Amino acid sequence: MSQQQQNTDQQLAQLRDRIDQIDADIARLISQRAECALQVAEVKKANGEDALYYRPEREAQVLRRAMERNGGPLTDEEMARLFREIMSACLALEEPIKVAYLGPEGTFTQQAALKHFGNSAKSRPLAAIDEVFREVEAGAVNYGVVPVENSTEGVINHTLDNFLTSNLQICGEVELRIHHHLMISDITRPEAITRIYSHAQSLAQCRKWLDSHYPNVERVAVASNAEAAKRVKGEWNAAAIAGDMAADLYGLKVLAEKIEDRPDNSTRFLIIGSQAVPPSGDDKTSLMVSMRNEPGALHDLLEPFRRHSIDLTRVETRPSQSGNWTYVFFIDFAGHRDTPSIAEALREVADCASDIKVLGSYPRGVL
Ligand SMILES: O=C(O)C(=O)C[C@]1(C(=O)O)C=C[C@@H](O)C=C1
Repeated sequence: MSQQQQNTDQQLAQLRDRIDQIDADIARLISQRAECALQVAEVKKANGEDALYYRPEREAQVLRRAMERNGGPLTDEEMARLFREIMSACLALEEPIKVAYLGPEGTFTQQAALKHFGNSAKSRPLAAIDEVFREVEAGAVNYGVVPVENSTEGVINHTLDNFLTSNLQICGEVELRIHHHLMISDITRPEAITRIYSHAQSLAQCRKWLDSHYPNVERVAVASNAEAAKRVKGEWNAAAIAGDMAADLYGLKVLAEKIEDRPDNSTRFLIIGSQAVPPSGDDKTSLMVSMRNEPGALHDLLEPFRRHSIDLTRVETRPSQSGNWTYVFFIDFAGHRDTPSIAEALREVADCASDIKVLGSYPRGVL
């Protein structure tokens, strides 16, 4: 063995010893943290029947702190992701929480659920957004994850419409960068592709790329990207547009990566549940308001937000479903409903609205 090789081996052995020691320290500290979480659970249990184990505001604070104190070389996001998993495991010790998401397995909504709750939550795919709402309302699961808007394609009306009849609260939000890939199965002949499956929204998000690379290929809209991935398994002349999770789940080969027309393509998801979330220090509030159908009504509705310097992040209009030509406004703004100036603005809005429902105040998405 050369001298140089011996030096390399010696250096590696020393560094690995050091890593082993650090790992032992990390493991000991994680166990101590988990013991603390178990004690937290005891305190919560002693306080009453309806102990709330999952605390979105506290989780957001823990993750933000992990990012703030990070001095590298890992990125802030990587550091927060590690803490996300540690906290997920600690929460599972306190009480394994059940989360329903818009399935099937392999969809971006599953990815969002994992990103938000970590891998220790028990997650269950459901076939439709309405079902996710229903299962949370029935108490069959603790929380639900549903998509609400995409930066390219806009709002997901189905989710907003569910709030018209549901009493669930929004407990959190999570944003996901959406990367679409063109994928094929091991029997697909790339030169013979005549059909591309995907969800209608994903086909729309890749329209320009498809126009230039597969102008004459039939585009077939199916219920989800994961469903598209599943279909190409047995077809030699078809491809699917879907994300990484679907490619892994169905063992597909990625033919072209990141084919979305806009590189900043992202989707925002909501966490729905039945608890009101206390302030975390950086929160958003979602509101549903119906107005009398008169000139100036929208102006009256928005005026209190201006007067109290509240930053609106989104305003959507939907037909109310309770009468022709009456509308409901979905409004998101920065801040928590318990903040005095916001509480005052909400009172003023209530004075001029025919109906108002605060859908929830919740921590701004951290990861
Ligand atoms: O602080 C709490 O209430 C906890 O239960 C502890 C903890 C954590 O591991 O830090 C776990 C779950 C909660 O969702 C928030 C935080």
